Amino acid sequence: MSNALLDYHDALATLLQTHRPIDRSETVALAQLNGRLLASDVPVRLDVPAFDNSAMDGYAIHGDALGQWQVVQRIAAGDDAAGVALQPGQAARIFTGAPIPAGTTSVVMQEHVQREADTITLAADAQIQPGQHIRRRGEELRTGDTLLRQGQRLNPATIGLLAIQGYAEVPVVAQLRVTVFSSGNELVQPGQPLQSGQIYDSNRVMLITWLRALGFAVTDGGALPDRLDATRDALQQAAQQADAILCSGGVSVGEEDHLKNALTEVGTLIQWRLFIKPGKPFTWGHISGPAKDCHVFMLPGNPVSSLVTFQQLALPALRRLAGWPVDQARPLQFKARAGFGRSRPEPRREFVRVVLTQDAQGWRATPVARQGSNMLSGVAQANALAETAPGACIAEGDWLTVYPLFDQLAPVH
Ligand SMILES: Nc1nc2c(c(=O)[nH]1)N[C@H]1C(S)=C(S)[C@@H](COP(=O)(O)OP(=O)(O)OC[C@H]3O[C@@H](n4cnc5c(N)ncnc54)[C@H](O)[C@@H]3O)O[C@H]1N2
Ligand code: MOO
Repeated sequence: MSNALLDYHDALATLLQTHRPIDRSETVALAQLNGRLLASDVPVRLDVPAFDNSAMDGYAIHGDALGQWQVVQRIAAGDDAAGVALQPGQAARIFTGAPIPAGTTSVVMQEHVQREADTITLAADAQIQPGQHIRRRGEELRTGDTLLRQGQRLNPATIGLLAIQGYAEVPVVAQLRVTVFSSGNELVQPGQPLQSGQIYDSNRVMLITWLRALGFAVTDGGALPDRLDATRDALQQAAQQADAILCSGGVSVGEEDHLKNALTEVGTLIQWRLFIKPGKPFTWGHISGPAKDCHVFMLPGNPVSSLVTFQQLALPALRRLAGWPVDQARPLQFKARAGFGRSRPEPRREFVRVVLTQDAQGWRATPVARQGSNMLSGVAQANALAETAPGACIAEGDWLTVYPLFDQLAPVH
């Protein structure tokens, strides 16, 4: 373990590099696929279009230069045109998506012809490009090509594409199993009476609801007491089932802070403390089992410290474990102008809770009033974190990197 306070960007790079996708897949039905990651390549198994068909409502004609045709057939979408063949001078009434009969040279839109009885005549101002308005078999997708690649995150469009190919289910990366603990003798669950010195546990429900919204399979591990033996046993037991453990509190330097020692006894502590504000005591490591490693992320107990280190550090690592490519697993970020100045520099890299607003100059980041790492009410007013470099003075209008809060509430898998 290193005792040096790591910079945020070094920590993030290490987390992204050292957390590799789990090697478990499951087959999931079409309607439940949103946000899931494909576990293998999916081939094109039907040409698209599967047959030549009309792109317009109008007439399939034989003989583009004729100017007049006899309508001998009517073919709607869903009809079978296999037995139909147009002779020169003949036409078939046809509709968008309907199969093109043999002998067709072009399709003419119905707006471009006059029809009298069974004769159609091309309008004087209309022209025909040979082969127009025919969607050819296989022009979009060809059987045997790759439809979607392993690792692709599915969205409504790609789920629609799977349906086009008739897939009712596909193999995807299994949901990551995360067990969430809070810790501290002072914690009481909302709904229970508070005794003197106690507070309500906010971190656990915050992290559980967030993880569930992102598509992780979450187990509520409960609140750990401030006791080394109980903490150690709980971590060890959770590690048998879970791919990752996320806990908050008890990672600072006080003698009631047992989480690090518990991890050291049952696993490996990789890093303790980062040079960031808030969230300095952020810790990670792992517990090795016979079949798999369980990755452990320990967030500082102050609610805002927990929230910031979850979004900026633990979540990117969890997304890597869930199969996301490195570049997608990073927190979403862009540039905004500082809507504030700072002449007394903060030594640590800071994630200031801000409101992002848009004006004629673009995005502007203005800090919310309550910046304490214990003050979740400040976050309730904010929609982003603005990063300030260690020791930097800031002038109004400077460019800052900002990270939207809860940026990717779309499921992870
Ligand atoms: N002597 C020092 N003291 C502290 C340092 C330090 O470097 N030297 N670091 C401070 C910083 S920075 C932070 S952040 C906190 C983090 O401490 P822990 O992770 O050990 O967290 P706790 O001591 O257990 O709790 C801190 C604070 O948060 C409250 N808390 C904890 N869990 C929850 C929860 N689930 N829901 C709501 N609130 C929670 C807890 O009651 C404390 O008030 O350490 C500083 N101290
Ligand atoms: O790192 Mo602590 O989160 O400054 O309060």
